[in-house]
Amino acid sequence: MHNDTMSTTIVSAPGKVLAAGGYLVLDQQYPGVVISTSSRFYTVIQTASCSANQVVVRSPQFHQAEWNYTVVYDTAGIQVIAQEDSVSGKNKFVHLALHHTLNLVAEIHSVAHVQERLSHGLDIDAVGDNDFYSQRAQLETLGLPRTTKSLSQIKPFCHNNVKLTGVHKTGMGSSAALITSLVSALLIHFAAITETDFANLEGDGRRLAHNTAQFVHCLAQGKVGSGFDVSAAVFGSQIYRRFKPAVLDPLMKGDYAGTLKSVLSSSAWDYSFRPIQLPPLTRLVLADVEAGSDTPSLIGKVLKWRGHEDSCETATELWTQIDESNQSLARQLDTLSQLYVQNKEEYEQTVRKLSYLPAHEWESVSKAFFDLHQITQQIRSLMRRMGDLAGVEIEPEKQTHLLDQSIAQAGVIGGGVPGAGGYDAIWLLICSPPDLTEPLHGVESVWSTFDESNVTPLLAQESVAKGARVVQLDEIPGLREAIQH
Ligand SMILES: Nc1ncnc2c1ncn2[C@@H]1O[C@H](COP(=O)(O)OP(=O)(O)O)[C@@H](O)[C@H]1O
Ligand SMILES: C[C@@](O)(CCOP(=O)(O)OP(=O)(O)O)CC(=O)O
Repeated sequence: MHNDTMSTTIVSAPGKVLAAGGYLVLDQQYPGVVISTSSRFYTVIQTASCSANQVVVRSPQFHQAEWNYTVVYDTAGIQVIAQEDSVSGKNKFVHLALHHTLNLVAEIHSVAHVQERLSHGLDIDAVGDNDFYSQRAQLETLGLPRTTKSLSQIKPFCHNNVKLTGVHKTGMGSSAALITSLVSALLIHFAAITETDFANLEGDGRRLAHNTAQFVHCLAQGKVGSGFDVSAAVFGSQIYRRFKPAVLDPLMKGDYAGTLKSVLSSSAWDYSFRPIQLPPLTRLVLADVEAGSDTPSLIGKVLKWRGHEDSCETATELWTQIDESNQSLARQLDTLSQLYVQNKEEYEQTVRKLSYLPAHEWESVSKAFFDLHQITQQIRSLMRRMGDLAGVEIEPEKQTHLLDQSIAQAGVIGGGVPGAGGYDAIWLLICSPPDLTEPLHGVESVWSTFDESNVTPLLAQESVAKGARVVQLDEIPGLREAIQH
């Protein structure tokens, strides 16, 4: 089916780790520190050579993951109708992304424009880097130890041997990255935004893609979350402050006839993001721990505690303290990047020295790195306190043990439980000077012998590519093979 003479658009979007700001970021008053990951989702759109108005979406990493749609045109605009006989069941996220993005294109250009570009149908493939889905079972089948080295031997975009509904996600935000890449690829493929405008972090095209992805994601999830995951997928690592949910009110009711463009490009979107980057010569390391925490129920309990008259005063005080620590974290990341710029050689020597010492012994070597370590520990302790007060396992005891043992290793700066916390994952920041793998090995050896839970590393590091971007098929190892059917 795939042939390079056909018009192809590919957009990739990164996954995320909310390193600080879980729960608080739901409130516009408090920013969150979000790191986007090198693990990405890819949407490949190709003009098909089949019937007009037929759209096929495939996820080749899963069994029975093909969704067929027919686009029809009526006085209300464009309807995307899911074909009933599909064995794959529904894919609400994909369906809503197609429906609303095509209607947006029709408002920007015209219904005739959409019709014309769909005259041969569309072939869409969606694939995610292996890190989005737990590779624990795969490693066991292959008889490989749970290390990053083993993970790098698994072929890119590997098949998960299950249906999409049965997959174990790693919490990197598969739906936000998928929606962002799909919506952006559609907007570009239908010439609603230009590639050049999309490439500009501050461009209107990138903002429109963001707002549309937020809208579709909220609709598919049935709620308006903070949106940090979509923002990271669009703009990359950042200090994120959410938008007021009211901006979406006119659209969430469903009947928005003709107002999609004005709402999605309105200046009432008051989110903000400040791009950030982890300090040079450090590395983000993530682990897939075990399935178990249901984010919405954790959020429900925390927000109940936060709003209850008996606890709201304590909650406000604690949130103020957590926010101060989160903001110190953001500042300290900047400080370290500045220190690097001021004297690269000295900075590198320092990181090299720290790589052989546990963080509690760093004060005399580097106050700046020691402070960063302490801030991350302070955030953990405040989040644990919130968990205790709200009766929610934000950093469950097993995770505390795992984090304490990991952070005690030489060269480990700090870490925590990402996002809402729970049992699913941990993140660490480690020293990573050129050609030195000791800190990573130290951490991997703790993880492989940890006996309270099954800890599997992920390959992802920080993405420095600043969010979503257009890519070419052969630029991405394994992508062409993954979508060959
Ligand atoms: N590879 C994929 N192909 C198609 N749809 C996907 C894929 N991965 C995720 N999705 C969509 O995202 C939904 C999962 O969303 P959600 O449970 O919010 O996960 P997450 O926490 O990873 O964002 C799936 O039900 C599906 O609709
Ligand atoms: C509680 C939160 O602030 C953070 C949740 O972050 P996670 O990364 O835990 O989320 P999922 O991707 O849904 O698992 C809710 C929010 O900001 O929407």
